[in-house]
Amino acid sequence: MGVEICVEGLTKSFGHQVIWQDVSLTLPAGEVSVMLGPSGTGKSVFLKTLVGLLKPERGSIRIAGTDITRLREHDLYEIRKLFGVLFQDGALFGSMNLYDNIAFPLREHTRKPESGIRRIVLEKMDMVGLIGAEEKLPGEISGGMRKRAGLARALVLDPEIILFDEPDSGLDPVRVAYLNQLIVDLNAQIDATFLIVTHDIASARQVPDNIGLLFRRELVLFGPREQLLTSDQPVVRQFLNGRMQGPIGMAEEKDAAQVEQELAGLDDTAGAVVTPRLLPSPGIVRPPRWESIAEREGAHA
Ligand SMILES: Nc1ncnc2c1ncn2[C@@H]1O[C@H](COP(=O)(O)OP(=O)(O)OP(=O)(O)O)[C@@H](O)[C@H]1O
Repeated sequence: MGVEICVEGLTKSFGHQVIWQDVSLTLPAGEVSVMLGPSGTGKSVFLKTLVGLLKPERGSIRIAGTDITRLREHDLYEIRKLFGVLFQDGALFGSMNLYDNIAFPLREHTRKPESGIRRIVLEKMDMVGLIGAEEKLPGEISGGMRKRAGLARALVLDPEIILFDEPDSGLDPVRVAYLNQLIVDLNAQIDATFLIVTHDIASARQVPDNIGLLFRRELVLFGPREQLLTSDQPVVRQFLNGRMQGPIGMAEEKDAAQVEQELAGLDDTAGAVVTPRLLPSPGIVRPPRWESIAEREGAHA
């Protein structure tokens, strides 16, 4: 059913460079959340901190009741088994075919016989639409297929939480649409807690239950999708509308007077629409939470 992740007062720095500070949010069990933010605001660092690959200076991350920031390496290893991670490029081993890549975590972390491994690998390959591609090498397939292979590998240990680092990067809009549908379908099927880092606003609008935005070392907002999509905060509107006018600059932070001048005369509520939610494909049995989602969607229709 997925587990809740409760982050409180989290701060991460490298030397004197504060990446973000005092970040607090709850990723509800079984729900899909998206984290947005301009480049370099520390979204990938956030994902790595959640899996315990990076240590925060302050704050807590409670997963299934345990604060993982206080765990020793051995106990962290156990907690990490709750996670599946889809890295940007799929992070596949180039010399192994897809079957062996996807079987890898099972061979490393379990003592299952090859017959059991085969059943699981083929089941996950089927879930992501890769049946028939078992013998292919990562270099022989498209970027979209590599992402799906990375996803199948993230699924083999039946994770409670799946982290996606820019799953749509480098894909054409049609492949992104297929991948989004796959993410929504998988979430309905396995009911794990999903966190997706993305720059793709169209995906952020229609896939998640919740959206957060990191900016200037802070979590500006985190909450139900509708809350962010209809927010009138200038940084949120600028990001969602992908425009230059607003607090987000090219590299340097803009000063307040310049931002005020840019925003004067702009209709800052433009585009504050709640796009319909992407639903699981027909035939997929939806977990009970979809009833309340359908109600919420109805209220916004
Ligand atoms: N291991 C590290 N040591 C020092 N600095 C790091 C390390 N990892 C990340 N950083 C710095 O942390 C900042 C945030 O990086 P991160 O990759 O998390 O940003 P991001 O929001 O994911 O960016 P993008 O959207 O471009 O992928 C960057 O300035 C980066 O240089």
